[in-house]
Amino acid sequence: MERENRILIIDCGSQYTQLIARRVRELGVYSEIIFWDSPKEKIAAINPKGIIISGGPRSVLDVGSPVLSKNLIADVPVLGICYGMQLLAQLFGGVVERGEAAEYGHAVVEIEDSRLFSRCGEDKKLDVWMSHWDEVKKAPEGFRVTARSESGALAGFESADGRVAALQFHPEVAHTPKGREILSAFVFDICGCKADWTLGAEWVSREIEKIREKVKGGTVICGLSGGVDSTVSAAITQRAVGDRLYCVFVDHGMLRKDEGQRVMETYRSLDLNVRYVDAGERFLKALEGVTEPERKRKIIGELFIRVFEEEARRIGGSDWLLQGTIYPDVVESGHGGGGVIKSHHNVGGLPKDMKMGLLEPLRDLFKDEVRRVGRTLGIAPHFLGRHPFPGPGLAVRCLGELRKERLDILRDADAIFIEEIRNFGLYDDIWQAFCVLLPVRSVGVVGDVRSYGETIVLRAVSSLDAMTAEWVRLPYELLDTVSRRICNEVPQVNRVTLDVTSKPPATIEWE
Ligand SMILES: Nc1ncnc2c1ncn2[C@@H]1O[C@H](COP(=O)(O)OP(=O)(O)OP(=O)(O)O)[C@@H](O)[C@H]1O
Ligand SMILES: O=c1[nH]c(=O)c2[nH+]cn([C@@H]3O[C@H](COP(=O)(O)O)[C@@H](O)[C@H]3O)c2[nH]1
Ligand SMILES: NC(=O)CC[C@H](N)C(=O)O
Ligand SMILES: [Mg+2]
Repeated sequence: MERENRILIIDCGSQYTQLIARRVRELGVYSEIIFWDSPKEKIAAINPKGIIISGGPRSVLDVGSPVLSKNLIADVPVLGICYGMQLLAQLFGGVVERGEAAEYGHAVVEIEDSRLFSRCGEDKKLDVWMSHWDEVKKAPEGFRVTARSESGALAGFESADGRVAALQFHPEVAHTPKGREILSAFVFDICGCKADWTLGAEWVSREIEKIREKVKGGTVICGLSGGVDSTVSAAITQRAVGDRLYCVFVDHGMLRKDEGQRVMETYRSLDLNVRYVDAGERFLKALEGVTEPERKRKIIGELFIRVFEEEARRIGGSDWLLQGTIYPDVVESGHGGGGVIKSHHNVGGLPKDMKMGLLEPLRDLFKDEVRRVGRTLGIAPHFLGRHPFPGPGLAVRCLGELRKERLDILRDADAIFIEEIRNFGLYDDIWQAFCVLLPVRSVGVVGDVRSYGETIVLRAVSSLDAMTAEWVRLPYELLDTVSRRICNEVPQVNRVTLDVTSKPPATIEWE
């Protein structure tokens, strides 16, 4: 059977699994992630041209750590990375032991001639990035060593025909400068993939056809947030079903300043059929006195669904619910074993007895890919470049009790912060920026008079996929302007502070 032009990534729990998938897709080849313990049939159905086994936090020496059956990788090229390499070593009869010390960060390896390194140039020394403790002490019988670190430790091996290859270091991270060349060699030269994953007009028309076939003559209801994911989902679905798509934009009273109005204007220019539902009072009433973050999220998530259901009834019933679910949502919510950090309202929160079918046209795409589809659909770049905004909105940025007066303070401060970021020309360089209002007051002095005012926190982060984030070193001049303007123009606030925590250990939002 002809294999599909795609790469399967088997996730053994690495922090970088999504990064491997992104790197392969950046080469123009579709890749899909699956957990190591997924049913065999599910893995077989993907029928890929190549498999990459990710790293992972466990040790192959422990009982219960991720394992794979040899059958699964019998007649397809496979690349094991870190834990994946240790697993391959074990599977084919090599020796893995606990190393004396962890090797973490930058390292230099000496490489041998190998198809995997054929695109790396002449230099036999490669800068790479390592993160491991266990070591492969002996490559399996019949395999040859392809890389060693300066200490002599084994850093790569491959089978005689090169179709089973392994690396101790991580080619997927930016700190391995030749990583892209190594992955290209695997994907194109060893697996024989073609670069056909472009998300251009062809992908879009195929997707439109798929939606059409699925929906048939039915009607579709869509929760539109003004964000990138739901807007691109709606735009592509509208091409498929036309005016049988009904969009609902819920104003839950926790939107940013003037957002309701602005979002509706945008949608008019996109020619989408959108109904604005003013549910502010209803949401705030349901949230009265609630301060616990998870309770807030649950209440909001449920009310969202109630509103969608009511709207569906209003149009005489709907056959489909359209959601802007994207790939990271799918991968993260499927992660067995990991504890719940926050309940994201659109993942896993749907009522079990829901009668509508789910339509999720972007569920295979990463955020940057969604933006690319948006461009193909002709959506304006300034819209596609918008910072993400969480469904629960300012509820998770207004700590403590949610009252309209407090939300207004936060709205005003936030609008100033964002306006100044734009004035300084930094909006597109920042992944996400916003203000937080603390449930803490402090003493100040203005015009010789004591004040006892509110505290605003400024938060700006850079990130790739929201899984990890770094705080942005904003210029002092910007911070100074923002702080002055907030205290002058939002009289309830007398203190402005800056959040200088990355994720982990913090998260991006405060609740
Ligand atoms: N105010 C809202 N009204 C209607 N639906 C909403 C609203 N807020 C969120 N949703 C729904 O929840 C989904 C998830 O929100 P999420 O913030 O992850 O995506 P988004 O808003 O489309 O994009 P972005 O990540 O760019 O903000 C949205 O796709 C949308 O269907
Ligand atoms: O649609 C959403 N519904 C939610 O419930 C939600 N919670 C957080 N976020 C956004 O997700 C990214 C990661 O946020 P955290 O680091 O706070 O978990 C950041 O971009 C957050 O803004 C949400 N988006
Ligand atoms: N990053 C990894 O995959 C680490 C693998 C294994 N847990 C080790 O410590 O060696
Ligand atoms: Mg959003």
